[in-house]
This record gives sequence, C-alpha cells and structure tokens, in this order.
Amino acid sequence: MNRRLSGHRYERMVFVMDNNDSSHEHPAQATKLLWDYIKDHKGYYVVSFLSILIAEVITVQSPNVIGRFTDLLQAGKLNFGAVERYSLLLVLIAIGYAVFFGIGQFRTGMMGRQLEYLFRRHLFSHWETLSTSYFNKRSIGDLLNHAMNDVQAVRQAISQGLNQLSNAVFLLCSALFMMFHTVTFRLTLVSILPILFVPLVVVWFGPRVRVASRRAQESLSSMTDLSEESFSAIRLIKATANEDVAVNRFRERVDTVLSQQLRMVRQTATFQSLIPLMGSISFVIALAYGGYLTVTHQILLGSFVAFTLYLALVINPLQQIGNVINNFQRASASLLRLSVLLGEKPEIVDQSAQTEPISMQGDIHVRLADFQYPDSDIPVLKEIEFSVKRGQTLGIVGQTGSGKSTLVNLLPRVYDPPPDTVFVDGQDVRKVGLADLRSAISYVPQDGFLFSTSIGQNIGFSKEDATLNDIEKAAQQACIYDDIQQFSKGFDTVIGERGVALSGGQKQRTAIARAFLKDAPILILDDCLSAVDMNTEKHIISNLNEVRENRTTIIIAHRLSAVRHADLIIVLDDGVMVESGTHDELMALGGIYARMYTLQQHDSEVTAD
Ligand SMILES: Nc1ncnc2c1ncn2[C@@H]1O[C@H](COP(=O)(O)OP(=O)(O)OP(=O)(O)O)[C@@H](O)[C@H]1O
Repeated sequence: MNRRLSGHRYERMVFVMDNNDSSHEHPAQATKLLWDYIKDHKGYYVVSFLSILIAEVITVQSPNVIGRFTDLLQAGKLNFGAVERYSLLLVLIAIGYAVFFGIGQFRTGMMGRQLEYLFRRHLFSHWETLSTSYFNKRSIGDLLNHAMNDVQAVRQAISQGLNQLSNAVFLLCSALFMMFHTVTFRLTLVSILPILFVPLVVVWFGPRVRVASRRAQESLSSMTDLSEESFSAIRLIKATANEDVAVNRFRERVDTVLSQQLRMVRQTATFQSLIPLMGSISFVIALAYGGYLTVTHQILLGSFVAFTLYLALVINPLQQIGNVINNFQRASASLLRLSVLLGEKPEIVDQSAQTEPISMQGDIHVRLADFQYPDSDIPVLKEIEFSVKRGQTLGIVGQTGSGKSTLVNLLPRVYDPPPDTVFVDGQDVRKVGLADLRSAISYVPQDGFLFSTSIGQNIGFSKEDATLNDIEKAAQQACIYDDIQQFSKGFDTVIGERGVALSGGQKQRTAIARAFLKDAPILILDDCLSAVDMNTEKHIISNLNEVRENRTTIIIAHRLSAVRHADLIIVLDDGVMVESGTHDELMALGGIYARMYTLQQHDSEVTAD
C-alpha cells in the first residue's frame, strides 16, 4: 500500500478528522474490517499501484518528446523520418499508458466492489443479531442510508480515491522530476510556489465539507423515511383523499434535502475550484518567467514548451488530490457511522452454556411482579401468575393496551423479562439458549408480515426444508387452501409488498399457516383472527385441536369465542391479571370476562337479526 495511506495513518486520519466522542464508545469495527480487507489483498494493491506508477512514468515522457520535436523543428532538422519516429513514440506512449492504467483501474475498481459487498453483508448479518428495541429506536431510512450511501462512500474512497491518489502522486512526482530535469531549478521552484497553498485550502475546507455532507445525508434519510411511510400508507392516503397533505409533507422534506445538498455543493465547488486556481497562477508565472528565459536564450524553446506541458500535467493531479481528500473526508465520516453501527451490541444476549440443541416440551410458568419496557419507568405488566402445561390452551383477553402482546413477547425474549419470572419447562427463559427457545415457539403477531414473494414461499418461510405437501397441509389447517387454489398460479402467486393483493383475512390466515407449518411445541396467536369471519374462525379453532395436540397454545383475542374452549383464560386490566379460570368459572364469577362475553353475545345476536 502507498506510504501516504499506511494502516496507522489511515486509521488516525479517520478518527482525528472525526473528532467525535462516539468513536471512543464504539470500537473501530468498520475501520478494522476495511484494514483487514486491505491486508488480505495487499498483493492486489501492490499490482494496482505498480501498474499506475508504470503508466505515469510512461505518460510523462510525452512532453519531453514534444519538446525534442520542437527543438528539431526550430533547428530546421525536421524530416519525414523524424515525424514518423516521433509520432510512433507518442502512439507507443499512449498504448503503454492505456494498458497499465487500465490494469490499475480494473484492480482497484474490482476490490472496491468486493469491499462494498463485504460491508453490506456484515451490516445485514449484524442487524439480524440486534434486538427489537434497537429497531424501535431507528428509522428504516436511516439504516438504508447507511447500507447504501455510507458503504458507497467508503467504496469510492478505497477504489476510485486510492486510484486517483496514487495516479496523482505518481504523476506529480514524475512530472516535477522531469521539470527540474528539463529547465532551470529557479523556474521550477518559482512556478510551483502557489501549489504550496493547497494544504492550507484543504485544512480550511475539509471539516466544512464533511459537516455539510453529514447534514445532507441526514436530510436524505428523513426523506427516505417519509417516502417509505407514505408508500406503505398509500391506500389510507387515497381512501381519505389526503394526497395533498402527503405531497406537501414530502415537498417540505425535499426542500430541506435540496438546501442541505446545495450547501454541500457550494462548499465542495469552492473547495475544488480553489485548487486548480493555484495551478493556474503557477501557469501564469511559468509563462512570464519561462517566456523571459526563452527570449533571453537562457533556455531552449523546446525545454520551455516541454516545461509548460509538464505544468499542465501537474494541474490535473492537484485537482485530483483535492477530490481525493474530499472523498476521504466523506468516507471517514461514513466509516465512523458504520463503526458505530457495527459496534452496536444486542440487548438480548444468549446466556446459555448449552452447546447441543435441546428440544423443549412447552410447559409455561409465569410469576411476574412487574415489567417495564427498556427506556421507560412505567410498569406495563403487574402481578401476573399462571401456569400452562404442554397440550393445554391459554386464552389471554383484556382491553386494548392492557398488555397482552407485551406478555407473550416475553416468552421468546423479544423483550427480556426480569430474571426468574418467565419459565419454559421449569427453566428461566433468560438462561435457555436463544436459538432453542425461539425454535420452540411459533408466533403469529398481530400484523402477520408477508414478504413480496409467492404465497408458498411465505408459508414455507418458517421451515427451510418444507415440501409442497407440508405447505398445502398447513394452508388447509389455516383455512387458506381454497382461497389459494382460486388464484391462477396457486401457491406460486406472488403477492405485492406486504401482501397488497390479499384481503386482511387472507393475510392473517397465510401468517397462521406459516406458524402451523413450523410445528413448534408452543404456538402463540396474537389477535390474528380479528380479520376473519366467525365461521372461518370456528374452522381454524377446530383445526387447532388437531394442531395443538402435544403443544401449548396461547390465543390472544378480543372476540371471546376464540378462547372459550381454552383450558385457562386470564384477563388483563391495565397490565394487571385481574381474573383467571376456565370460561365457565369466569362466567360464574360475573366479573369483567362475564360482562364482555354477555355484551359480545348480545352484539352478535343483534347483528344476526
Ligand atoms: N416497545 C414499547 N415500548 C414502550 N411501551 C410499549 C411498547 N410496546 C407497547 N407499549 C405499551 O405497553 C402497553 C401495552 O401494550 P400491548 O401492545 O401489550 O397491549 P395489548 O393488550 O396487546 O393491546 P391491543 O389489544 O391493542 O393489541 C401500552 O400502553 C403500550 O403503549
């Protein structure tokens, strides 16, 4: 690797330039990843740099050739043979440059793409390990921005940036060497004086460009977020004729993005134009002083021509160096953000020492004094105690917001319960291996998310080796089989993003089929029958009798008919377990459950009438 970018210097550059406290909290994961990649591919880098070096050494010969040609012309010694020879020389220089520069360009470009892939793979794998609460606090647009723009910025610095940097440095050195070699030391020194101001310009503009770039990225994230949300809610927006509200909101975000980006463009443009300005001043000095030296015959005309051509060659790498510094500054900010992301620790960790997978029975016991969400000090669940054995069904009912979903989320540790409060097979869930625990639970959330793939793949998602037979059986149990058969492509029917082609009830039943297919000892249905009609609900519940044999089933429902036959029903009120028992016991108690049941019976009779 080029000395200017040796590992330590690169790391220092990244963190000195981003003097941000969060870099101390998070180990430089992204920098390590980058540095490891470069170390593993140093052979490739050496080849690229050597190729670029050779290309530059070849290309700097052309001004010299033209200078000699001019001298021959001035001396009146130019003939056809010389013209042919010099032309051939220039063609060979051009071909040599193209070949070696092309090799260098291809190598660095290829490594940049590989690095981009590596970063995205790491990011995605890492996100998969993080807890749900992490995603509650982050926006999708922000995460996508990291995966796309930050990774791209690092890739650009590492491929295009390094390429341009080595190209510029080699060309600059070779050209300066040839300049000193061709004309007087004084002319070269005076002409390159303005170039000495380049570092000052860079130091002044660098941090400003970086801040402007960060703000532009942040505003872009917020715009991506809003677009995502608006597309998800497109049906609601149209149904309520709120297109104007959505468009205006979007326009505001776009305005912010535009003003932040223009700010960045202004900073970048000023920065980038100052560097060639320095080069142009050098050119003026060379013309004035070099012209004087030529007129007074202190240097040959050919040397003067060659010198001005070298100077023109030098201006380009100087501008490139400006671009590269800009690229590296952006990449350093991106690298820091990626390090923060990759250094993020999951809140829910596997504390089990068990190495072999264990199979769970499905007995559940909960004795919870209280539970509050992370970052909140208000208890959401209080005084809850119950047990269900394998093969039994638990019904959980209660007003909206009473804590039903929260309670079942503690079982697979979507959120961590306090120690010694939630047990499966007599073991604290916090001490069971996460993979064992979660494989033992089949969970249908309220919003049974569907992927934009075929219905068959959506159902088969829960079991990697599921056959079409298994998928069809699960679909029958979830009462979605007949609906699927009516689609022209059956199980191969592709559903739109989040299943827009399916009705609410069909989506719920597809999600239920997915859970049935998993065939886990604990099955949780979180209010996922709300969009199906009473008849279908009855069918699914009766099919459950077959499915729930030898497994523990938890049904959360607002419609009490769904839990009527459960072995145990618990009633939550504002997070507190206020009643528990079978349907008959709760009816006899005459409490909240009995009142809710009577009301619902009355409602369904009125509807039937
Ligand atoms: N991630 C979270 N962080 C903080 N509070 C939360 C979180 N999720 C839910 N809550 C709060 O916990 C309480 C219980 O919510 P929960 O979703 O468990 O109720 P629920 O009984 O399932 O409601 P519903 O019947 O409407 O689905 C609510 O006050 C809710 O605002």
